[in-house]
Amino acid sequence: MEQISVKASYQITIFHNEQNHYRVAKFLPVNSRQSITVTGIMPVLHKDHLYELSGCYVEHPRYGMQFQLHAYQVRQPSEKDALIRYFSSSLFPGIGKKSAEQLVEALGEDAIAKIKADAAILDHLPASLKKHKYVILNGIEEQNGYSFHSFFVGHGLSLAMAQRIENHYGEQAVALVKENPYRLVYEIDGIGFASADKLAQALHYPSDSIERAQAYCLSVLMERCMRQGDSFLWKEELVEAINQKNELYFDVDACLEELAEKKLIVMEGTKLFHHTQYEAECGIASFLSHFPYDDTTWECSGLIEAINEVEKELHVTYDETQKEAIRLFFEEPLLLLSGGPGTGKTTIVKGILQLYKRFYPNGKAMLCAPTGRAAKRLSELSDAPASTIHRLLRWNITDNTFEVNEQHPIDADVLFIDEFSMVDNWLFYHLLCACGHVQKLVLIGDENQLESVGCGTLLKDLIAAKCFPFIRLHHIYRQAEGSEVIELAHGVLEGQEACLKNGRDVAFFPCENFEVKDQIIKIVAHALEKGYDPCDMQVIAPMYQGVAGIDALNHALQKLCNPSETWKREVHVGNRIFREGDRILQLKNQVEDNVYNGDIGEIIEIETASENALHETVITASFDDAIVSYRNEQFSHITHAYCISVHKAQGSEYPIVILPIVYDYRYLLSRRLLYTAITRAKQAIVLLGSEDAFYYAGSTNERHQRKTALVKRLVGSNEEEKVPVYDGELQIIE
Ligand SMILES: Nc1ncnc2c1ncn2[C@@H]1O[C@H](COP(=O)(O)OP(=O)(O)OP(=O)(O)O)[C@@H](O)[C@H]1O
Repeated sequence: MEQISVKASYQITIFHNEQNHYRVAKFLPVNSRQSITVTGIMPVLHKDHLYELSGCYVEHPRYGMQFQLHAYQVRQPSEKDALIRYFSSSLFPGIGKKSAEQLVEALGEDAIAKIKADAAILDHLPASLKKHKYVILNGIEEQNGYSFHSFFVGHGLSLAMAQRIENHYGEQAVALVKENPYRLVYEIDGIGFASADKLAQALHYPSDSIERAQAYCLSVLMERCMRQGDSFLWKEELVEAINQKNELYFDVDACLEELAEKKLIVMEGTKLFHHTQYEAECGIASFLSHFPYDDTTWECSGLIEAINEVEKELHVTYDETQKEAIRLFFEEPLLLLSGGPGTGKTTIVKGILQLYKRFYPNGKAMLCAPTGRAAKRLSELSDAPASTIHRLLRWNITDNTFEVNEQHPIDADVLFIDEFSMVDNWLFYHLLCACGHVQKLVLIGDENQLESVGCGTLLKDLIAAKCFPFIRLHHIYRQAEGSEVIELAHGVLEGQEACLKNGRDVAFFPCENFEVKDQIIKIVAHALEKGYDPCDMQVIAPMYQGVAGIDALNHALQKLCNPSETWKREVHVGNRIFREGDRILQLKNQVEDNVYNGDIGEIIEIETASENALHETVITASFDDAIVSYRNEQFSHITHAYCISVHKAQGSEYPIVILPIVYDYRYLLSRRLLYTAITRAKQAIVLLGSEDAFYYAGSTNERHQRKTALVKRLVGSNEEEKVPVYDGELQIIE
C-alpha cells in the first residue's frame, strides 16, 4: 500500500476509544474542500490545527475510502512557518517550500524588512536562491511596499482572502485587523469565524472578548441558515446551536442586542435574520410590488392572429394553457411559469420571443439561467443567446459584488430566467437591483425540483403569495412522444404504487449497498463495450460518503474509464488523483474563465512545476466553451465527474442517467430529490439498489421545511390573514 503524507486540519471526532485512543476523525486537507476520514491512534487533537498525517488510503467495505494513519505530527504555525508559507505562495512563482525554508533560514524572520532595506542582500545568498532574486523583489514590490500579504498569508489565510482584505481596508489592513481580527467575519466576504479565530489566536487576542462572542453568534446564524436554506432562525434555535457547540460562554441576549444595534442582524420578534438575508427578502418584496417602475403600455393588438402565424412558423399548435401564458406575457409585467420536464416551457419561450420580435422589432430580450449548462441548453432550445446570471451581472469574485447593478442596469426590456427553482434569494435580489430598465420578467421553473443551494424557496414563495400571474403547465408533450422516464418521474410525484417497472427506457437492477459499486462498473463497462460514448452516461448519487457514495463510485469509475497509463500524467490532490483524460466537474463559478459551478469538462494536460513559467503544477481542462488552467490553489475548484451529486446535476440533462438508490442514503432521500434525479435523464434511466429505498424516497418529504418570511412581505403585513397557508408539500401535477 502506497504511503503518502497529507497536510490537513482537524475538524471533528466521530469515534474515540478512551482506552487505546483509537479514533475515527474528519480532517480537511490543505487545498481541498472535501474532508477525509482518518482512522488510527490519535490521543490528542486540536480543532482547526494543521497536522501532517502519514499513512495510506484504504477502502473500508462499509464506510468507503479512509485514510489509515501510521504517524502524525502537529504543524504549529510560528512566525517562521508563516514566512515560509508566504514565500512559497503563488506570489513568488518558482519558489517552492524548500527554497522558502532556505531563504528564511538565511535571512531570518525579518527577511522582508532586510530585503526592502537593501535588495543587494539577495546577491550574497547561495546560487540556488540568488536566481530567484527578481521573483522575490517582484513579489514584494507587487504589494506596493506593504507587509500585510505576508502577515495574512503567513497566518493561514489564502492569497485571495488577503487580496480581499487589501481591497477593503487598503493600507490600514494590518492595523485594523490587529485591533479587532473578528471584524473580518462581517466585513469581508468569504472569511468565516474559524479563519478569523485562528488569526486572533496567533495575535494573542483575548479569547473572552465581546468581539469574539459577536462574531461567533453571527457566524452560527449565517452558517445554520446556509446549511438549512432558511432566511431566518428562531431565536431559540440559535441559542440551542450556540449551546450545542459549547465553546463559548456569553450573554446571548446582550450579544444579539448589540449585533442588532450594529445592523448586522435584524430581529423581527423571535425571528433572527442575518442582515444580508433580511435585505434580500425586503428588497425582493419591494421591487416586485413596484415592478415595473416605468409603466409603459404594451401594444399588441392582433395577438391571436400573430400566435396563429408563429404556430405555423414553429410547426406547433399551442394548447389553451400555453396560449394563456403567451397572452399573459404581453398583458402583465411578471409571469411565473412552472411545469415538469416536457411540458412545453421552452416551446412557449420560443413563441414569445418570435412574437416579441414582431411587435417590438427594436426591443431587447435577454435570457439567463443559474448554471452554465442550463444557460447553454436554454440557448440551444430557444435559438436565442442566453448567459448565466453571474455572467449577466458581471460578478466580481474578489469582493463578491456585481458590476451590473442599480447604477449600471441590465440593458434589456424583457428578461427570462430559466431553472428558477435553483435561484436563491440573495442572487435574485441582486438581479432585481439591476432590472431598472426591465419591463417584463418571466420566471420559469419546476417547483417540484430541489430547492436552491443558497437560502430561500423563491419559486414556491412567489407562487404561494398569489400576487403574480402564474401558469402551471400540466400536459406532458414529451410523454406523448413515449418517454417512460417522464412517466416514472410523474409516477413518483403522484406517489403511484409500483411505478418502478422495467421497460424500454427504464431499467432497475436490485442489489445491496455494498454491491452498488460493482454493479455500476458492470453496467458502464457493458455500455462502453456496446459502443456508448462515456459522455452520454452520467452516474448520479445523493451522498458523498460510504461504499455507495459519490467518492467511492468516482474512484472505481475512474479506474474503469480512465485507468493509469505510463503516458498519462497525474497529480495527487488530497485523497484524489487527477489524471490526463479525466472527466471533471467544476465546483465554483469562475466567471473570468467562462466556467461555472456544475460544468463538466475533461483534463487535457497536466504540467509539472519544472515545465511551465509559473513553476507550479498546472491542470488544464477543456469545457464546452472554454479551456481553463487551474493552479495549485484552484485545485479545490474541481472534482471528478464520473459520478456527481443530484444537486450538482440539477439544471443539466444527460442522455442516460445511472442512479443508485439504497438505504445508505436514507437521511437524504426525499421525493423531490428522486424526482430531480430522474428528470435529469433525457432518454433512459438505469436504477439500481433497493426497491424499498426507492419507494421510501418517493413517499418522503424533506425533513427540514425552509423558513422564509417572503410570502408575508409580498402579501403585506396588514393583510396577514390573507397569507395562503403553505405547508411545504409538493404540488402534484394532475
Ligand atoms: N403544444 C404542443 N404540441 C405538440 N408538441 C409540443 C407542444 N408543446 C411542446 N411540444 C413538444 O414537447 C417537447 C418538449 O417541449 P419543451 O422542450 O418546450 O418542454 P420543456 O418544458 O421546456 O421541457 P424541459 O424542461 O425538459 O426542457 C418538444 O419536443 C416540443 O416540441
